[in-house]
Amino acid sequence: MRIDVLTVLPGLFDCFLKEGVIGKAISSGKVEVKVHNIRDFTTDKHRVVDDVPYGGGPGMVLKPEPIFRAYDELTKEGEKPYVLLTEPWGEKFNQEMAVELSKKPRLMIICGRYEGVDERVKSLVDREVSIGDYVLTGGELPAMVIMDAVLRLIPGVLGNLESLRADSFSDRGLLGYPNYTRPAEFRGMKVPEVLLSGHHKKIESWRKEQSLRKTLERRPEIIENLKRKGLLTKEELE
Ligand SMILES: CN1CCN(Cc2ccc(Cn3ccc4ccc(-c5n[nH]c(N)c5C#N)cc43)cc2)CC1
Repeated sequence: MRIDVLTVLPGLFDCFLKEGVIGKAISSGKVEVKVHNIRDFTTDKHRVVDDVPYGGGPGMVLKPEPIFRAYDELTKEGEKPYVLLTEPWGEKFNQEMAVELSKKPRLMIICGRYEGVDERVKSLVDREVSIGDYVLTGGELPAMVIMDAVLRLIPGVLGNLESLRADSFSDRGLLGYPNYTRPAEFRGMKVPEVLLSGHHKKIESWRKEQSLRKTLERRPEIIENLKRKGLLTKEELE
C-alpha cells in the first residue's frame, strides 16, 4: 500500500514514521508513506497556504490551489488514490472502516489545519473522516491514528505476531481480553488460574468470554451491530 499525506506541518509525522511497527513496515518496504508539505505546492514568494474566510468569521482557511496542485502532481502517474479528508464532523472512524481502507492499494490523506480547508477541496475527497467527538487543532493526529489502524492490518506488517493476533475479535471491533505477565502474584493480585493451566482451548474460550463480557458492559452497541450483521457465532451469542 502507498499513502500520500498532504499537510502544512510535515514535521509532526517524523517520529510516527520512524518508530515502532509502522517505522519497521516502512523501512522494510512493506508499505510506502510519503508526507508532502502543502507549502511546496504554492507559487508565490511567501508560499501562502491560507487566507481569511469569505463572509468573515474567525481564523484562516486553507486555500484550494496548493492542495489541487499537490493532488494533480501526485496523481500524474500510478493508480488514483482513495482520498480521505480528516474533519471534526466527518464520518466516525472505526475498525470496520480501517479494514475497508486497508484493502485499498493507495490512499491520500488531506490534513486540514486552522479552520479547515476550502469547501472546493472536497471535490477531490472520497471520504471525510473524524476520529471522535472532540475538537483537535488540526487533521494531522487523526491522519496518524487512521494510518496506524490501517497499516497494522496490511499482511506482514505485524510480522510473526500476525498469526497469533489475527484474531477476528479485535478486527470485529470487540474489546480486548485482560493481559497478564510474570509474576503470577503481585501485591496480592493473582493471575487467573486458567492462564497458568497451559490448556489452550480453555484459555481461548476464557479470553473470548472476557472480550464479549467487556464489550457488552462498555460498548453494547458493538454487540448489537455484530448481531445485526450476523457476525457473532451461536456460541458467542450464548
Ligand atoms: C467558529 N467555529 C467554527 C467551527 N470551528 C470548528 C473547528 C474547525 C477546525 C478545527 C481544527 N481543525 C482544522 C482541521 C481539522 C481536521 C480535523 C480536526 C478534528 N478535530 N477533532 C477530530 N476528531 C478531528 C478529526 N479528524 C480538527 C481540525 C477545529 C474546530 C470552530 C470555530
